[in-house]
Amino acid sequence: MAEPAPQSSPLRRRVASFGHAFRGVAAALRSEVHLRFHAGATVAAVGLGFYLRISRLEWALVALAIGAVWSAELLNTALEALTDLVSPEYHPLAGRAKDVAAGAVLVVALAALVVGLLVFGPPLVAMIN
Ligand SMILES: Nc1ncnc2c1ncn2[C@@H]1O[C@H](COP(=O)(O)OP(=O)(O)OP(=O)(O)O)[C@@H](O)[C@H]1O
Repeated sequence: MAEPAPQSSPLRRRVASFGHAFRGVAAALRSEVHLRFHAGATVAAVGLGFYLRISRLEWALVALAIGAVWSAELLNTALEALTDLVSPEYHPLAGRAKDVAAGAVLVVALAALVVGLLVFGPPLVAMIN
């Protein structure tokens, strides 16, 4: 763990923490194809939300769904990195840890899909008919 410089103020340390977090998201975006897919899906969902003029409550659901998927994928990426550090060789527990973490992403991605279908489905169907 990085030790803060003795003379650094609490505010500086908070700003540095944000910097580390953004660096983490940027690094994960560079290394993970799935995250780049989520970035595309996020842009599409937000664009569709503006286009279809969804309600405030629908925006809240879409925002929660997007945040949950990103959060799960970032935690999965962190866990993969830690697993590779701790167990670079094959180990059944390492495999289970990665599979369970991937399962967490799958569960939240399916929930986000349901939100997307419920929010965007009806107005899109109405437009086609
Ligand atoms: N050290 C290991 N020991 C045992 N099984 C492993 C190990 N590393 C990976 N696996 C198995 O291989 C699968 C794929 O692992 P990998 O690290 O390639 O992740 P991934 O599916 O490519 O994830 P992502 O595409 O998000 O990077 C894991 O879910 C796990 O079942």
